[in-house]
Amino acid sequence: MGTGTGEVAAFRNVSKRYGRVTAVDGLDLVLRPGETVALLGPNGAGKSSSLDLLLGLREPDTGSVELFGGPPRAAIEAGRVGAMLQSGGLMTEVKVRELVALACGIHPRGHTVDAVLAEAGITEIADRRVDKLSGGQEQRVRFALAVAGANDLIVLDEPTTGMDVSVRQAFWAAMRAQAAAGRTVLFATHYLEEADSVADRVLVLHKGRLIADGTSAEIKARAGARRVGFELHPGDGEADEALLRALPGVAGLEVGGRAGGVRTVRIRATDADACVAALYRAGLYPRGLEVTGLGLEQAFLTITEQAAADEAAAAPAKETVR
Ligand SMILES: Nc1ncnc2c1ncn2[C@@H]1O[C@H](COP(=O)(O)OP(=O)(O)OP(=O)(O)O)[C@@H](O)[C@H]1O
Repeated sequence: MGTGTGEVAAFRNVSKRYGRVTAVDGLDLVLRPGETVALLGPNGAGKSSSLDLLLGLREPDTGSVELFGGPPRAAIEAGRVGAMLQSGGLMTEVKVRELVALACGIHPRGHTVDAVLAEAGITEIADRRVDKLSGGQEQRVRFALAVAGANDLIVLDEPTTGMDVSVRQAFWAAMRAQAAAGRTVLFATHYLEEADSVADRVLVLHKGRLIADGTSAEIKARAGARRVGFELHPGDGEADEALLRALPGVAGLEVGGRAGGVRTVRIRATDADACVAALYRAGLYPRGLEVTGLGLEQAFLTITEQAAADEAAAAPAKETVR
């Protein structure tokens, strides 16, 4: 069901401003069939705005957004897109089954109601009224609505907020099954471990710009950062926090204390080799030295901090231009 070009979605130099705020800034991005894509970014990075643009809920100021080679609205009317957004109340005074039946019915290739109820794990609450559900149950109903249409693209904005651990796992298993069936799943999240374990592609937005795009492993590698951990025992050299922080390549520092005056040091280093060499040069004797790769969360922090620092460095130049 592709478009010939194999493009599910495409942003071409898309920008969106709200007054003085640039929510999306020159976004170029193509999504392909069968990809599971996580959209990450700090608060206000432009994740929800990008999803709104993708779904045709907002128009870009510049550039264009396409779904399946045409305008978003056409793809949505053709029933090719399922979405689970953060906001928007569910219909009240209807039962769960009725709402799911409605969603299955409006899609040309919709699944059967019982299959969707089972997949979303809401068979047991099918006869409950939608406005009498807990937050997590409501999320599962939203999920059911997003998968009811057997859509080619599923868009989810922070889908697992409010779900407990078992529901969350069932949710992601269902999403993986969707992707295995050739559908594209795009989800925005603040849970980096979800992105790490579920997504085969990770996008990082910062102030509306795409600052990283790759597999989780690539993003960790590109962040270039590693964790340097060691202990300093009394007599191992004089090292206060200021000295440690001033070592080359240090992006983050945690110093803890243990009995007997032993200090535990954890450094997030953009250049672990330079950092370790400088430790010895400073006359320190780090014990139990460990250099390990970062998790996605630490990598995410490193690249968003770098982007913020680059921006701060560029800002004075911008001022003088104006
Ligand atoms: N309707 C709006 N009017 C004015 N500004 C808006 C509007 N919607 C979003 N913004 C601004 O655009 C920027 C991007 O917001 P957006 O909601 O897309 O970010 P986000 O990455 O989804 O954030 P969060 O993680 O907090 O949900 C923010 O600075 C936000 O304040």
